[in-house]
This record gives sequence, C-alpha cells and structure tokens, in this order.
Amino acid sequence: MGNDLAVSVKGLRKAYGRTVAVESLDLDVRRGEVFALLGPNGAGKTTTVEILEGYRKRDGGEVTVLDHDPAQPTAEWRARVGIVLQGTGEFEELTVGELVHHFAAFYPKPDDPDEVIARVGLSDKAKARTVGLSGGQKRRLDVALGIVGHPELLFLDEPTTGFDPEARREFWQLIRELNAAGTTIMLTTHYLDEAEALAQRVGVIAGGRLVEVAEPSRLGNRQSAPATVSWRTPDGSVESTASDTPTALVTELAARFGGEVPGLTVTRPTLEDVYLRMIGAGS
Ligand SMILES: Nc1ncnc2c1ncn2[C@@H]1O[C@H](COP(=O)(O)OP(=O)(O)OP(=O)(O)O)[C@@H](O)[C@H]1O
Repeated sequence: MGNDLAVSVKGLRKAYGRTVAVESLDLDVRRGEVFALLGPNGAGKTTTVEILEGYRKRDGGEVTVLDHDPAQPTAEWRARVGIVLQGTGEFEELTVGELVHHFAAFYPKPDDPDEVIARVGLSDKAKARTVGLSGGQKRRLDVALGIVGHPELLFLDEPTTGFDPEARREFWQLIRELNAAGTTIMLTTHYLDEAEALAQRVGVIAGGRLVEVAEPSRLGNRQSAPATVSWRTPDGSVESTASDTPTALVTELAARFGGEVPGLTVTRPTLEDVYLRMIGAGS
C-alpha cells in the first residue's frame, strides 16, 4: 500500500546484555514532517535511530522505514535514506568540493554537488581542504554529504551541538528549506528550543520507552495547563495564583487596582518545564 508513514515502529526492543536500551517502543514518522526525538542521556535515542538507519539489529518488534525493513538493507533503499554523520575525519586532505562530488557518485540520482555546497552555505569554501574548516563549517559539510544523494528521509543526530547561536539559526533555516522541498526529517536533540523551532511533532523517550508524542505546543497538555498569574500587592509583596481563567483574573485585578496591575506576569509551563516533568527530573 502507498504509505503515508516514512517510519513505522511497533513494539521495538533492544538490549545490550542485561541493559535494556529500548522496550515496547511504538513510533510513527509521517512523510513530509520534521519529527524530533527528545530524551536524556542514555534514553535510547541513538539505539532507536541506528536501528531505523539499518546500522543496528533489533531484538524484537516491527520496523518499516520507507516501506522497507531496515534489518535487510538494500543499496536501493540506502540511497533513499540520508544520514548526517558526526564528522568525516578520514577525508581531511580533500577539498569540500572534491568530497561532495565524491559522495554524489555513490548515488543513482544525486543533486548537483555544487548546488548542495551552495545550499549549506559553503560555496566560498569549496576549494578549501576540509581539515581547515571550523566546527560549524564541518557540520555543514556533514549535512551536504547527507543530502547530496537527494534522500526522501534524512536522519540528523544532535545536529547543532557545539554551534554558536547564529550558526544554529542558519542551520535551522537549512532544515526548513529541505523540509519545504519535501524531505522528511527525523532528528534527535537535547535542545528543547530546537525541537520547538523545527518539529511538527516531538517524541519524548525516557528509559527506553516513548513517554509522549505531541506537537511541541501541546506536549504535556501545555496549552491547557493552568496559567500562573503574579502581581505586586500594595504592601510590596508578590502574590501568585494558578488559574484556569487567567483573563478573568487579570480583568478582576485591573478593576481592583483601577487600571495597571503592578508587576503583572502571566506564564504557562515552558516546554522545558513539561519535558523535565515527563522524564522525572522536574522539581
Ligand atoms: N554498544 C552498546 N553496548 C552496550 N550498551 C549500550 C551500547 N549502546 C548503547 N548502550 C546502552 O543503551 C542505553 C541507551 O543508549 P543510547 O546511546 O541509545 O542513548 P541516547 O538516548 O542516544 O543517549 P545520549 O543522549 O547520551 O546520546 C544506555 O544505557 C547505553 O549505555
């Protein structure tokens, strides 16, 4: 059947000896979406993603990636899946241009390597040896190598770790452009703002199990969680109340104060608040 899921996982299990890394994991990634997998260190993200990429064997469960079982990878299937690896140090003597052209040759229908280099913002470094690139530039090169084969599905493992704020913003823009051009993207990240900025849906994994999948704004019922309304009382102390109807409360406060409410703030739980609660680390 023509499938609208790029990734389908049911009851995935993987153990390393006595360490159960992933247990009873169900997960879907829809074609065309950016899906972010969030979770603390050791949660099972890399294990899961490497099983999906066809680089680790699972112990149990059903897994389909682009209508194919990744435990039986074929060259044709691999060409449809892009993987952004962390660093390709063994090619340090090659230039950026040489390396991207070299990788393009592995694929049946690659994109134009020079266009890919431009898309990741490395045109002015095309003739530079990769050994001399900065950390952020190396990461862009990793992305170029991951996308030059024109993948339908792209895996990114912690793509912006070590980036400065400007490089992160530029990288996010690149991911959005790839996604707008039709690439399905699955990324793992420790950055909640990154998941919120990029992903249509976020999966939170903890202790090898999927705790929740939701749009970032809906995670942990964030939107409908009570708001905390705070204000300063006439004696100078700060009063705080959790309220399901903050607008009504603010209106009442405005009437009580005859206009401006001193020190007024209205907040809802941040993505970080609900995330920390989910993984059992909240205060
Ligand atoms: N090759 C391996 N051999 C033995 N244990 C492993 C191996 N790979 C992972 N593990 C264990 O499996 C569990 C899940 O690890 P995994 O690398 O999948 O987590 P992660 O969510 O990617 O973590 P991080 O955010 O730190 O990268 C951990 O307890 C880890 O120690």
